[in-house]
Amino acid sequence: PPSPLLALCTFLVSEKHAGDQSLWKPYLEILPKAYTCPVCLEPEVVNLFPKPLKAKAEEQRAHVQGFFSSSRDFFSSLQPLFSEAVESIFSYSALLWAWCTVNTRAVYVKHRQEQCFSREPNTCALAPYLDLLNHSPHVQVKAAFNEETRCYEIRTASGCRKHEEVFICYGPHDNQRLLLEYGFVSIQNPHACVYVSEDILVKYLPLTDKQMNKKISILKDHDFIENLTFGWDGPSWRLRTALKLLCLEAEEFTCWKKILLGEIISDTNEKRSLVIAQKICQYFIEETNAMLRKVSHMKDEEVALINQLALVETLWTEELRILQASAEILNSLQTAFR
Ligand SMILES: C[S@@+](CC[C@H](N)C(=O)[O-])C[C@H]1O[C@@H](n2cnc3c(N)ncnc32)[C@H](O)[C@@H]1O
Repeated sequence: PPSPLLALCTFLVSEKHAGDQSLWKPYLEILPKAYTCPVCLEPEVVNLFPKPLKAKAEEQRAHVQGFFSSSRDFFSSLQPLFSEAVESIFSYSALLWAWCTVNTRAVYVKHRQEQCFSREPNTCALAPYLDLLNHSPHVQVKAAFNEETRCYEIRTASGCRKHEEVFICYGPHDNQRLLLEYGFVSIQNPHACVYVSEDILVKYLPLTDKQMNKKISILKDHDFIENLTFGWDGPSWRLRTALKLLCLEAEEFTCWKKILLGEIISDTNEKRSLVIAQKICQYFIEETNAMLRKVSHMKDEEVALINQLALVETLWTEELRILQASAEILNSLQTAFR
């Protein structure tokens, strides 16, 4: 049997195909004709993404392609319902549109398992009208299906002035996640951050450190090698902790547990880790400026891609602002040690 997601996508494609005959025509007409999720962007634009996002965007593309290939037999089984060939109705572009519609608009509703579906979680529902609400990271809402009223209810804890747009919050997502899942970037997003990968983490540490491999495996064992970030308020606690551990002198090495518990080992360790954080931050600022120059150049050359490139440009511009804020914070933290 089809998965609940495949059933929903099939419903969208076949109702869209029905055109004027569809009961859902008014809803289908207000849906976007195209999407800006990474799976819909040109590969040369995805190539300009920050590395972690690029990897996730490629995973997303492979996932949707796999979803299409594995659904073909099911689409063929629907042939008796259509006069035209199902291959032309349930094409890759039609399924991609439906997948993006569900991914960017569906709400979470727990349904019971249905015999007619496979055992994948049945938690997506499309809610016309509700799905017109845009995201703001600055509002607080409570949203859920109320079993008593049989209504999906959204209650806001933030005020909204008369005639102003009402926003909801899709979650405390950073900009890379918003772009991956919803195809947009939020300006001055308090949850936005710049990710530091393992190779950059060790880039400015001495190659001569004999304990480096051991330190890296400690970080890995204690789940401190991922989600290391710079944010609006400087390097995250996780990033600072990982750097303090990597900066331990040979004679301090036995103190690594204390570092993971948030203790200060020595002024030298604090100072060294801040210097490395500043170097990493400067490296990112240079890389980000280089990417912004590249995107700007491509905007002149590839006029047809201007909207896609503008999206990437906004992402890098926000990352640059975060890094500049982090660099200032690191400067003031370092002066405390001078
Ligand atoms: C649930 S729909 C919201 C309604 C949407 N504007 C529409 O009717 O197409 C989610 C989509 O709206 C857009 N969106 C939501 N919040 C946004 C924001 N703050 N800035 C830009 N686009 C936003 C994104 O394209 C996202 O995938």
